[in-house]
Amino acid sequence: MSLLSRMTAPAARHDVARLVATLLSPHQGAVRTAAPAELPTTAARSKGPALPAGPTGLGTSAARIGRRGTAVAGGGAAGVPELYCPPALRDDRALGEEVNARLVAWAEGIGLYAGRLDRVRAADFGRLMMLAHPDTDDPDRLLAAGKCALAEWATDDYYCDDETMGSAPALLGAHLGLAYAAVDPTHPPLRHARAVERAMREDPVRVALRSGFTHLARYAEPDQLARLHHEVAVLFVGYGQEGSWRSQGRTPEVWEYLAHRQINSFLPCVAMTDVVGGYALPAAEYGDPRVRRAVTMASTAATLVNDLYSMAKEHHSSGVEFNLPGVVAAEERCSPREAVERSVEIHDELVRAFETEAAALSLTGSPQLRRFLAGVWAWLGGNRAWHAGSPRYNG
Ligand SMILES: CC(C)=CCC/C(C)=C(\C)COP(=O)(O)OP(=O)(O)O
Repeated sequence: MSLLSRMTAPAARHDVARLVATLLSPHQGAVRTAAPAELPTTAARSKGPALPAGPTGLGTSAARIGRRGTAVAGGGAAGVPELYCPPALRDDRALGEEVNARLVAWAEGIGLYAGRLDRVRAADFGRLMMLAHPDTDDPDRLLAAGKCALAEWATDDYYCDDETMGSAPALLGAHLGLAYAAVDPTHPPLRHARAVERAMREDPVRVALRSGFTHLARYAEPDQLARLHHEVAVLFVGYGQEGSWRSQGRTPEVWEYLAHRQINSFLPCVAMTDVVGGYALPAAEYGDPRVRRAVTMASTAATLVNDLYSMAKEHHSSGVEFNLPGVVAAEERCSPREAVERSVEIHDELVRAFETEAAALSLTGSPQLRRFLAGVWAWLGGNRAWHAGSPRYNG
């Protein structure tokens, strides 16, 4: 069979034609100001294969989107203007509380954030998982994802940017190297195995990373796990980059900071969307450069939401803090208010680009890709809603 005869183009359908017409037509009047709750082209369609809204099969009906709770808008912390971002798809407070209680109990059990657990409890990372992953209401899957996220946050706090937790620029590289070994186990010759094991157990961040990823591995296929290892390695490169600026006392340019926020980002969390949802996006689609472009734009935007909402907290911190408005203000010599407005524009541009490109990709990709991109859109909504309400940023 020739290569040409094996290549199959998807048959043109009405929805493809509609999308092409939408993309080609100039915006009629103003650009839409409120982001839709569901990513265009991924909502249930009247024709074509239906996209399951959650795990399918016997006993899984409880895990469908919208079964419990209601959609929630982001709300707004003082000083953060309206963002182009979908609303959270559900707000199941009881589920969030359950996941948060289990997460804090886990952290306590392994000695993570010892003496500061009240702040961890109040930040309510369980609620973040509940809001960001509306296509499951299995508390254990949400807990596994929450452990990984909290462990990644702890890596940042303990090693990178919180001197009161022991961070020191000179130690950063050594710490991150061992932290990565806690995620993707190192395999030393036998005579060194005990020393490695001791090192993995003696530091709460390493214990947390190892425990979190071991838990997640129950739900992830090997290629999904390899994908997450890659995203964590990239995250740690970003931590190192920030450490370098900090030790040099240098403020990056805006373009450089944005490239940084793509890697020092929520991507390791966003990339778990299918694992948490109970399906597997094929590796070839996750790695497709068009998918990667869309997903990284979304995760950068989600991370800029963090920059905007954490400004007040960072303003009161004693150390050097980086965020987009600060970098914009330094480069453009503008007021803090103007820098915030400019940062919002950058955020919104990324979200709109994701919306358009993901909608197009959804039409030609697999059902799993369609569901994954819809999940990323939902993640954006949950992330913004959490930042708008968490005492971590609104205290
Ligand atoms: C959960 C996860 C993958 C985190 C990685 C990146 C990270 C620590 C953030 C996006 C948060 O940034 P920041 O250091 O500014 O954190 P806070 O504002 O202190 O929450």
